[in-house]
Amino acid sequence: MERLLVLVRHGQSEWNLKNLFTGWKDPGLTEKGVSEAIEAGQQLKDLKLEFDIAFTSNLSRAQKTLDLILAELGQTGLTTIRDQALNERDYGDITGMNKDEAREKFGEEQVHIWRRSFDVPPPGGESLKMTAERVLPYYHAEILPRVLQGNRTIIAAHGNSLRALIMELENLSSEEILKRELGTGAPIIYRLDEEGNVQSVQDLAA
Ligand SMILES: O=C(O)[C@H](O)COP(=O)(O)O
Repeated sequence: MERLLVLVRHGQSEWNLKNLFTGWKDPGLTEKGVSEAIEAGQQLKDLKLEFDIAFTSNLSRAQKTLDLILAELGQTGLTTIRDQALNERDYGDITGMNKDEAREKFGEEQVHIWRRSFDVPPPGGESLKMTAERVLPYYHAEILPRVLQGNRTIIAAHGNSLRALIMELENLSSEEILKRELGTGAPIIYRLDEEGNVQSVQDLAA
């Protein structure tokens, strides 16, 4: 039985392009983001992958990325479950702020801590740890059981919600995961064993 799990970060968004902290705000994809999503779909098609179910967040950049991928695969209309548990980390009070201006205002080190420490949240927002505390229970309750039943699964989500998942899947320490940057629109293909452990991983960005 195939136990396939594909993760993909959304293509470039309008706010990625403007270098703004995005979090739970809902900007659309740029033209480049649309092409990245289409290319991700083509890559999966070249590998002859097909899916039985899809998961995405409540945010349109991830939903649109998924739609474009499914269209490339000829799988428009695939059963898709949307849940805010898969949303990007909430950036709290710095949402909408330019990342360079934030560095000028709060200092390079502080901004780096907010973006890449494991358990220090930005003011009013979520740390990666807090993000993991909502992503992982959802993964174990809703996603993993379906993968283990043989449903070939794709998740289109966000840099930090996927980081939380990858940390668990690849058994990475909190230091290791923070160094892991996820390319926009770059699928990562996992095959799991019957207990949900990763048997193989193929990162199409690598
Ligand atoms: O929400 C955002 O601004 C980005 O999608 C991810 O931000 P990061 O690169 O600071 O983790």
